[in-house]
Amino acid sequence: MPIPAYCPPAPGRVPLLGHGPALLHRPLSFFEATRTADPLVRVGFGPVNLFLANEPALVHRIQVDTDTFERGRFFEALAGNFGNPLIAASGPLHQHQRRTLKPPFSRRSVRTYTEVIADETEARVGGWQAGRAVAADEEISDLVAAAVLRCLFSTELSHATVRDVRETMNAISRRLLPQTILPAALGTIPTPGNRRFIAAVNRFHATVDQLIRERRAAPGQHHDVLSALLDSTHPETGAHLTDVQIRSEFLILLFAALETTSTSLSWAVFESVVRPRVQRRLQDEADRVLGGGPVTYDRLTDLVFTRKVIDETLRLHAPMLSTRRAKRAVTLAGVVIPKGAEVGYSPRAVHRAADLYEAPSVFDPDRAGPDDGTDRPRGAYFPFGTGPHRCIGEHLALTTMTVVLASLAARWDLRIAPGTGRISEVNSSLPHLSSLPLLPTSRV
Ligand code: HEM
Repeated sequence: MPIPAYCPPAPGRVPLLGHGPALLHRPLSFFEATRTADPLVRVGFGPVNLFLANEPALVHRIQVDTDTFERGRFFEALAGNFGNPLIAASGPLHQHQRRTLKPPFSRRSVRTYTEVIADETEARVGGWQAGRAVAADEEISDLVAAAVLRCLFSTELSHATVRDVRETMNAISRRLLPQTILPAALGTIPTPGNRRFIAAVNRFHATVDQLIRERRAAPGQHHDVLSALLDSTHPETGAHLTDVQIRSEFLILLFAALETTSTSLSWAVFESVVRPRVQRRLQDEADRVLGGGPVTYDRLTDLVFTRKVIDETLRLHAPMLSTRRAKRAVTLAGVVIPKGAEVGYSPRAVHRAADLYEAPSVFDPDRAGPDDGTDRPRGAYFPFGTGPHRCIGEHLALTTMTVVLASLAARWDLRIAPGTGRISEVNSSLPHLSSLPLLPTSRV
């Protein structure tokens, strides 16, 4: 019988506190440093002992092998914020809900959303004034939220409510990593921060409850997520979902959609704006493909360079951590992982690995992309995950990002607003920009 291999600790461990201080104080560099030459490293923080996979083949297996791995602590912490929706479950409950939700995310549905996304983009960026600085990250977040609410929930909310909704989502996201590490009771202590947070979540629930009530009262002819949820039944009881259950599914979908899409889009804009040559190529492509018209679904495939900018953005700016839990004892790279142990991988670390990518920290939209036939192994690039939990909103996200980026390129010449201080990368489960003040100059 082979002797089980030793699993070395990740760099940055200190006596007694383990990796906690590194994780809390410098998570970005911590996660990047976890990708050592070892296929698997151990990370210990608070009560959690996490086995982190470095080898792409292991990263891939953890995502696809649902007989061995289920949703773990990280996702449970997230789902707990939303009342544990079915889509966040594991096994048959998850599969049932995924099937229920599939139609409004299909390519056919996304085709019909393209006009809505182009419309919301125009409503926002068409209102910018030449020579007047805009907080582009906020504008992008608002327009993504408005577009997603219209596409998936056929809902048009006021600007103020849309902003409230997405700010609450941001607050949940900011709390996610500490929440996973620290005892849950800390979140209920009535500090001003916790009180503000709870009030925002309650406001948010009230908004969604109102939407559900209105739709029940006047169902109409919608083929959106809200209709799919109202028609769906619980896989175990066969009963229709209650309003509270629908709210829970609604909220997690909105969360999954907003923060990811708007953060990635802000990065894509930033990366192109600070590289005039990249911006110029985006503009040339937008001029050639769109010819002064709006972005339509059929034109998306011709926006080849725009898509390369997006693919490269998703490589460079990936989430810090994704985890699962071992349902049974399993051996990975010779290491025996006990049943119940947390297992994970850092998309950020893998996407920036020097043995997988040349000059990995450089933003290079011309590097070989996922479909360009490289010899990169499976599990080296997975911006939307893979396996049964692969992002259900992938096509919608890519469509939204392409429409917005191309529309911006067609209309505006952008640069960082003069006088802006340092723009930095902020720690979060999905790291984001500290700000994005841009100065637009008209191109049309
Ligand atoms: C750039 C934007 C996006 C990125 C980078 C992204 C990334 C991901 C990733 C990596 C996963 C897999 C997580 C795992 O394996 O643990 C995932 C799952 C998921 N995403 Fe996205 N996502 C994006 C946009 C969206 C949008 C627009 C929606 C729409 C609601 C969405 C809904 C979901 C849902 C529901 C899941 C869970 C799927 C399941 O477990 O079956 N995402 N996403």
